[in-house]
Amino acid sequence: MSAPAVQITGLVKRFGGTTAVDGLDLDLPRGTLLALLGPNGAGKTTTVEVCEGFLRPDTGTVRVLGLDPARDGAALRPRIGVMPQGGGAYPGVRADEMLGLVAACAARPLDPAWLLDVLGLGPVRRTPFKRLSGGQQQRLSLACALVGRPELVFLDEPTAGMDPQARRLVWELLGALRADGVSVLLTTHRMEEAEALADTVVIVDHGRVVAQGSPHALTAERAEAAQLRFRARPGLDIELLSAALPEGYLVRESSPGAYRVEGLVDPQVVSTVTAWCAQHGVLAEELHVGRRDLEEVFLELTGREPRP
Ligand SMILES: Nc1ncnc2c1ncn2[C@@H]1O[C@H](COP(=O)(O)OP(=O)(O)OP(=O)(O)O)[C@@H](O)[C@H]1O
Repeated sequence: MSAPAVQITGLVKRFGGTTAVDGLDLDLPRGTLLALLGPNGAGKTTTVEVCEGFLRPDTGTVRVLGLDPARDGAALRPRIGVMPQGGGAYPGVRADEMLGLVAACAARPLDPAWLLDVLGLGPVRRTPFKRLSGGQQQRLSLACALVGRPELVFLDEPTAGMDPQARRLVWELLGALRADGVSVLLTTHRMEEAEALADTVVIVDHGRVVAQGSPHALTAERAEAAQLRFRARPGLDIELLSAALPEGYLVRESSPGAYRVEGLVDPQVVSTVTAWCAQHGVLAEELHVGRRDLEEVFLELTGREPRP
């Protein structure tokens, strides 16, 4: 059997006094898509850059397509695609020239014109890089990562800054790649992206893996921890609502107008919440009792405090 697309064991990477990656283990089976999630500064980009061969591990073992990226870069480069965070190019180069240059380095490239069209960049193919919008630059950077028909692609926040239409295009393309047997390791801050695309989600914090599994398995764990969620006008007095519930229950406004009741959901709790809303003239919309979503699992594991 061929080696996993990526296999990381005990990876440690320090920058001076900062330990960016602190004993991380990860396996990406061939032909699957793995989403690396984590708060800012968790060590995602550092991990990806070690896999790409841009950084050397302090300790630990990293194998990419069975090879050591620090030693076997020349053999690996034609087989992997890389989309770094923020992309980058010569500012004056036109979109089609840039993709053409990258394609010229590959043995069996995809047709660059076709790829530009698939990514919705046909109309701006003659536009210089610096005049493309941020989302268009991102898409061009993705095209560059894919044009050489890589076996494995590393995508660092591939849809950051893209509008919903472009994001859907990219999701479709990534789904098609995966169906074609390409292995994908992506980092993202978008939980819905991970839920929609990933076979495996790995959540890292402080350079270590804190949870991993399929999106379904991660959200189904502790199934007894079903949640009551509803939407209503923003700024409800959640302390008052929490006080109406039995001790230990807590209501949070996770984003303006989106409320979550934390604590075991039973019929009495649902009734208390809806009665409280009725008493206060609040229309509770989209009332939902069900599994926690990936964002809630992520916040439970990594905390709710913003990172520097
Ligand atoms: N070249 C570097 N020199 C010094 N410190 C660095 C360097 N690169 C990363 N770090 C530090 O290592 C830690 C991990 O950074 P990394 O970029 O890997 O995190 P991340 O999970 O990708 O974050 P984000 O979600 O913000 O992109 C951070 O504390 C960061 O400041």
